Amino acid sequence: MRTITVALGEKTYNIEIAAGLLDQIGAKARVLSQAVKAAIISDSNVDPLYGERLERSLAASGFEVTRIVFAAGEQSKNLTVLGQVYDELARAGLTRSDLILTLGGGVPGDLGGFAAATFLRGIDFIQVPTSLLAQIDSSVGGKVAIDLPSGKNLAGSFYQPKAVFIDPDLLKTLPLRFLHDGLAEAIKYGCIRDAGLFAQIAAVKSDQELLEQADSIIETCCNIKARIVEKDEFDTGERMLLNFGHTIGHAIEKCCGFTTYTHGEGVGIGMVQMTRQTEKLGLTAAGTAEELSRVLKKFALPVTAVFDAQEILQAMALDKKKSGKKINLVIIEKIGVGRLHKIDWQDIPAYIG
Ligand SMILES: NC(=O)c1ccc[n+]([C@@H]2O[C@H](COP(=O)([O-])OP(=O)(O)OC[C@H]3O[C@@H](n4cnc5c(N)ncnc54)[C@H](O)[C@@H]3O)[C@@H](O)[C@H]2O)c1
Ligand SMILES: O=C(O)C(=O)C[C@@H](O)[C@H](O)[C@H](O)COP(=O)(O)O
Ligand SMILES: [Zn+2]
Repeated sequence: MRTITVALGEKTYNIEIAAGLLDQIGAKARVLSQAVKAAIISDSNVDPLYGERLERSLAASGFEVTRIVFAAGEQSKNLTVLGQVYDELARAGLTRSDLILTLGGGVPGDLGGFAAATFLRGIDFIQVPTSLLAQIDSSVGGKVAIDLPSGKNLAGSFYQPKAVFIDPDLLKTLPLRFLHDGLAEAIKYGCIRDAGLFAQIAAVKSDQELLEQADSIIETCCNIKARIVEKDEFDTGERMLLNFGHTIGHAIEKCCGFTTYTHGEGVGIGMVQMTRQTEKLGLTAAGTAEELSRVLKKFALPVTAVFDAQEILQAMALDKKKSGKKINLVIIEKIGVGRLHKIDWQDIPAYIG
């Protein structure tokens, strides 16, 4: 068992990482919560795999369990599905002292976490991430949200979980596309903060080896994110570094109607495109974009996409790193060194190519 603490005063919580952890969550949740009822929010792929095991573990610790399931995929991360989840929480009779557990990837984690942040004006929740992306990124740090037709994560909150329980064994059923999708976010951490992590991923020779190194990659990424969130919980400065590749990546996801590219795929395209441009602007060491592109392609991640520049610009205009007529862009000086670069919005075309 590895434990990483996210120290945020009264909101301090632990990230626990251990194989076989899923069956211990009921007892661990009971230490954290005297709730009578517990609602598991999951999706149509993950619930059939792990929902019953988690329910059994919770029931054995005295929770009255409800399971709420929505259709898997980014296209469920919206107001309609959120409304359906609210209705099911109400029908289950959850009260403010009860508990929500999000079981799944970043979509149940974000949507279910936002439901926890807003149902009855907020009830406790626990993240049980099951995709690599969720285990290394979305389950940590308290960003919860849904997408709007206008763009990514445009309705949401900062709402910290009571705990994050990570069982790397659950990655064994994750489709390869989403194992690679999550790796894009790990490569992001390497780009902005940890050249050693980037080199570790670059040296991985197979998907089997990737799964064997998952524990170490998860622990490294969660540590990086925990330290950044402790310094800037509400994303006003250093935490924006975690958004490297997202200004373009989110716009790509939105322009595709949240289909075509997964989140990690969009982020990978965004990281390469931004770095290609900042190399041209002399802000990034020559060859960095090529090195980044090589590693992404090694894991079948796309590095380019064809889009109408005006459409992308319009989608980027809702980036939450914008402030008035300026925007904070995340660039990398070289692998391992991320920097915030505040520019006038009118100058943005030079950064997207
Ligand atoms: N809140 C944050 O800090 C944060 C950080 C990064 C990404 N995100 C968000 O996370 C979302 C992407 O997350 P994701 O890539 O996990 O998407 P996802 O939740 O859609 O999961 C990807 C796919 O894998 C399936 N799946 C998940 N775990 C599985 C398992 N163990 N076995 C079999 N199938 C499994 C899901 O059903 C889905 O089909 C995006 O909406 C993104 O905006 C949020
Ligand atoms: O936790 C953060 O901060 C991040 O930026 C992590 C990102 O990987 C994640 O995609 C996040 O949801 C994007 O945040 P947003 O504020 O751009 O919606
Ligand atoms: Zn992301």
